[in-house]
Order: sequence, then structure tokens, then C-alpha cells
Amino acid sequence: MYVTKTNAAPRKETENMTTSKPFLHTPKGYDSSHFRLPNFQSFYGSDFSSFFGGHGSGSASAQFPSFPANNFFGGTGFFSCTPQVGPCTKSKYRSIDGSCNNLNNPNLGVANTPYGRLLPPKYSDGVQAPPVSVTGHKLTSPRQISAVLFPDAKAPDPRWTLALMQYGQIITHDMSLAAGTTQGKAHATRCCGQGLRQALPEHSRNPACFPIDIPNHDPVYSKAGIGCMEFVRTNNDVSQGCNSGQKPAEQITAVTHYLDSSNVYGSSQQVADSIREFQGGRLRVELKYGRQFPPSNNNKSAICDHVSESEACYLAGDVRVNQNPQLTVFQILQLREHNRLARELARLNPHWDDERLYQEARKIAIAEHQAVTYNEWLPLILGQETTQRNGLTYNTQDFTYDYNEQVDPSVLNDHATAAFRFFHTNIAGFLRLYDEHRSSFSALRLSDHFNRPQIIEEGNNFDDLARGMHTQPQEASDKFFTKEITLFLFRNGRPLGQDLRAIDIQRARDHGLASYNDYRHYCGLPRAHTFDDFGDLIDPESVQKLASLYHHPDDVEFTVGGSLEAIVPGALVGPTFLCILTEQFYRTRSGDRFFFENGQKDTGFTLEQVNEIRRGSISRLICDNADDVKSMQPRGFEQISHTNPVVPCSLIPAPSLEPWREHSQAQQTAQIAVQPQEGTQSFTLPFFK
Ligand code: HEM
Repeated sequence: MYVTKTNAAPRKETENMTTSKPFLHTPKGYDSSHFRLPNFQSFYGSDFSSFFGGHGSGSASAQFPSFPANNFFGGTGFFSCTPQVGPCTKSKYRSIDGSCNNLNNPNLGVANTPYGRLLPPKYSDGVQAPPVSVTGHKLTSPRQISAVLFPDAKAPDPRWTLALMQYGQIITHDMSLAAGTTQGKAHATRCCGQGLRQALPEHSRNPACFPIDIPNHDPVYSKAGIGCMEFVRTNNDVSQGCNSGQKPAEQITAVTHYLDSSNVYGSSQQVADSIREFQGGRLRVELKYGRQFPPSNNNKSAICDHVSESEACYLAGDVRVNQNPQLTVFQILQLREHNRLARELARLNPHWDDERLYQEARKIAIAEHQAVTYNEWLPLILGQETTQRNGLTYNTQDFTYDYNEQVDPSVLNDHATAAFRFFHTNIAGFLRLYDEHRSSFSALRLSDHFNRPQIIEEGNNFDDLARGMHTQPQEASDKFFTKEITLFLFRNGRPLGQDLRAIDIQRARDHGLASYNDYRHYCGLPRAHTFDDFGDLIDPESVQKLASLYHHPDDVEFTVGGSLEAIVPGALVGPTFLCILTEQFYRTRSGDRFFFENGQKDTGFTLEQVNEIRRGSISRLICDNADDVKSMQPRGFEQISHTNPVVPCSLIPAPSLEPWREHSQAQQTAQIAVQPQEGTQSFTLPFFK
């Protein structure tokens, strides 16, 4: 593992920890003794006022429907106001739905429960109506904000590969899914009418509708006569009848909150069982020319945008598996890794039955995913200094002993609905294919392949795409977003599709997220009293645009302001998002009783096993599970260079499963019986193969 880690002591939890609700820091302010981010003052100047400078004033418009019950679930299970969990048995293995991870609060982190929240929501009616300007005006159309502030400009990242972005989406899909949304394809509910010319009248549309207004001066959509973008609100506890409206609504996330590869294994027993082979501990696959692909989805027309019935459309632990080709490639690599582990464990332990093999292979695969996420991916995203100083990574060959049952592992709304979405900036519009010599011979246009994974089964595309995403640069972390997602998302063969940036902004309104200023304050940065004050972290041109789009500095949205901040040196994100992401990944790790490094006696691995898992890497995942990739650079998230050259896979460290070899009573007896005497010939019993 190339990441260096320090022996930082686990961060101490000092405030507002509760075992029944998310632990919230008081919005009073940021306690730097509790939470150690990089020293912003040294990056941005001591009074935060002189980094850029800015000025102006603004205008606004939007609409806020009422929002009664909506019972559609885009996720993998059914919501119950009070999940019936437990009594918990002390299992060595995680449950599928996340229950019983925290033994004192078995509901924590369970699928189909509300997101956590750091800052109180700012619904305009105090319950669930989306926010309006502090002046009382409507907020500006998210599409207008997207078009003005987040245009397309190609700027390849100088150092990191597209795999860094793509693994981020895997992590996202493992951790959260806003219930009732379809993130794989356009929602079936129609909120716009007349061929997308305008929103359907409120009385004639689904109450969960919250369509995005497209101004008639829009540079692109207006030319096609499009004035409305589809948008359906996330299910929340009010819409589900679990909150009578006395307190603010909380949105539901449909998958387990833990980093537990729920995208591979599912978040409900029903899904988990539907993708198991129930033989040899393996997950179901369809063999095509000897290559393993996920099973076919029986609900093709609801899930995929296939043109012919014969096109692939997969079933996996997560409903979004078919969304884009590189995401699907990673999901298939994870699926194959599970089956590879199950086979290897069966070879080492022929006496293990299907259930034991499934559970042990799942446990190792999750641990490998956690190791790549924390030791390889996060230090590049958050910066090594941040991960080390905040108890996200450790430089040790020992256990980390950092499980804290007081920490609520819930995925924070602030994280999933704003901060983590910033990495949509890293998406590339074209996916290059590379052969084994790392020559690129063609590329796929992203919007031609949303929800159409068939392309990856053709010829050598699977390997060429796997190499491609580890060779091609990702797009840089900046305010530019590829139009493949800001004009062509889910276009399904049509000339234009949706705008993901506009959707991100609308989703944050749907969830009532607090303002950018509120989060600045929470993270220890000064509130902006004028638009100019944003100039400490945001470039002057963007500050000017903010002033033209918003009435008041307090109207500027977290999703918007955070995405415009200058990137913290050593990280790939600005300081306010960095603060939220660090908080989230701290909770995700130390609130997980099964986290692979923490040395919990009942659930964990032996130290020898942990140190084998630490030897894994993203490049090893490709070497072991692609069809025929023979070489990789050791650090797959980093572009190929003379310090990170492509080498044969045999030189990429591989975890050994020997520490999992267990001797059954029968084997031990047999072993004694077959101990070769000196000078006699040894032989092998069939079950030692
Ligand atoms: C080609 C790549 C990607 C595509 C096409 C994509 C598309 C989408 C779409 C359609 C949504 C749902 C929007 C909504 O209805 O609110 C979404 C949500 C989200 N995306 Fe992405 N995304 C991509 C990559 C990423 C990456 C790299 C990250 C982070 C590292 C990320 C983080 C998120 C998060 C956190 C959500 C919200 C999840 C939730 O429901 O809680 N995405 N994305």
C-alpha cells in the first residue's frame, strides 16, 4: 500500500453523542480541538477575506408544491415507521439490512431509515416545503444556476485516473439511495406536460412532483422548446405518514448506511437471496463465453433503456447497477471477486458449507472494499493530512481499536445531498478503451450508454474499459461539469436529456438543506455578510454570478457555494465540503462494529488476516477479475508514469487467503494419518486438493 499513515490517536468524541439519534454537532460552531481540518488560514490568509474578492446583488424565482404521501420506493425494501429489529444475536457476520451492527441501537444504519443531518433543515413552512429566499422571493431556477455557474470546459486532471471518480460512485451507491428516486433512469412519474414544454398544473400531477423550471432564455433547452425538467421528491417521514408534521421532514435512504458493499449483496434479505447461487458460497452469474456476468434483470423495461430484448440488463444488490458502463464494470469486478474468494476458500476449507463460504467470502470482500476506500481512495480525495489527523487512516500493522458505539454511522443528508455530489465534476464525457499496450483505439460517448450495459459484453470491451478507466484522466475537480451530464443525462436516444447539476440543486431544496453560509459557519469559516465576503474562497467571476442569481448571501445554497470553492491543497475539494466529507467518513468507519481493522473480538479478523487484506489494492481487483488484463500500474487511481509504470500483474501485491485455512477435525486426523515418514513417498487425499 503506497499510502503512508500516521499513528494518530483515534479522534475523541466530546459532544452531543446520542445512541438513538444521529449525533449532531451544535451548529454554534466548529470546535477545532474536536475536529482537525487542515489549517485553512495558512492556505487562504488569516482573515479569509483576501483570497479572491467579490461583489453584487441578485434576483430569484421557483415553485413550492405541497407534498402528501408518495408510496413508491426506488430502493430495495419497504419502509416501516418503527423498524422491527432484533433481538440481536451475536453473529460474526453483518446482517444484510445493517441491523444489529450497533448492539445498543440495532436500528442505526438500517436500510429504509432517515438520513442523519448535521444542520437543521430550512423548509419554508418549517415542515417540508422547499426553501425560499430570506427575502420571501422564490429562488432562481436550478437550471439557470447550473447553466450560469457550472458550464462545460474540458480540463483533464493532471494526476488521477477516471477510476478515482468511478470508485467514488461505487462508494456512494454502497452508502445511500434517496428513497423514491430513480437514479438509474428517468422516473416513471410525469411532472411535465406538452412534450416537456411546461409543468403539469399542480392539481393534475402527482403530489411528489417538484419539476424544475427552465427559463425561456435557456441557452440550449429553450431552442428545443423545453421549459420543464422532470423531478420527483424523495420519500420522507411525513410523506410516509411517520411524522404528523409537528417536526421537520427527514428523507429516507433505501440502502444500508454502512460501507458494507450493499451494492453487491443487497440491502434486504429478499434481494440478497435473489442474487445468491446457494452453491459453494457463490453469487449468481450468467456465463457468457466463459466469462461471468450478473444475472439478467426480469424487470428490464423498468430498469434499462434497452432497444432490443436481447440486450443485457443486470440484476445486482443495487438498482443503479446499469446506470453507466464504468459503474457496471466495477460492479462486475466486485461480483467476480466475491466468487473468486468463495472458490479459494472452498479449496482451503472443503468442509465449509455454502452458507459459511458465502458469509466468509462476503466478509473478506467487504473488508477489501473498506481497505481500498480508506487506505487508497480517501487520502487522495480528502488529502493525507486530513485522513491521518482525523482518525480516518492509521499507520499501523496492528488493529486500530477505534470502534465507538456512541458514533451514529448514518449517512448525513448534508453529505449525500450536497458535499459528496461535488465529484460529479470529475465525470468524463467520453470513456476511452485501451488495449494491453495501453494504446487507445476508440471511445464511448457516456450518454449513448446510460442504462444500456450491453456494450461491455461486446468483444474485449470489458477489459478495454477496465484498463481505460485506469489510464484515462478523470476530469479535474473544478466548477466545470461535462455536458454529457448537464444536457444529456438519461437522454435515451433523444437529442437532449436532463441536467444533473440542476437536479443536484433541486434535490438539496427538496431536502431543505441549510445554506452555504450556515455550513461555512459550522465548519469554522466566517459567514459572508455581503456577496463580496464569499471572495475569500470563491473566484471573483463566480462571486459576481452568485450576486446576479441570488437575492441575499444567505440564499446561496450549500450545493452551489461549496462547489465553487478553491480546492484545498492536497485534496480534491474545497474546505467546506471537505469538513462535511471528513465528518461522514469518520462516522462511517468508527460507527461500524464490523469495520475490518478495528480488532473487535466477536466480529473481526485475526491480525494476520487484517494485514493480508491491507495488501489489496484497486489494481489487484482488476488483475484478479478482469477477463484477461495481464498488467497494471501499482497505484490504479494514479495515472501511468515512470514512477507508476505498468507492470505484470504478478508484481502487484496480492492478499493470501492462507490465514483463513481452518482444519476440520476430520482433516486434522487425516493429516496425522498421512504424515509422510522419512524416506517414504507422500500422497494427497482428495480433500487436500
Ligand atoms: C458517470 C458517473 C455518475 C453519474 C451518471 C451520476 C448520476 C447521478 C444521478 C442521476 C443521481 C441522482 C440525482 C437525484 O435524483 O437526486 C446521483 C446521485 C448521487 N451521486 Fe452521482 N453520478 C455519477 C458519479 C458520482 C460520483 C463519482 C459521486 C461521488 C464520488 C457521486 C455521488 C452522488 C451522490 C452522493 C448522490 C446521492 C445519493 C443518494 O441518493 O443519497 N456520483 N448521481
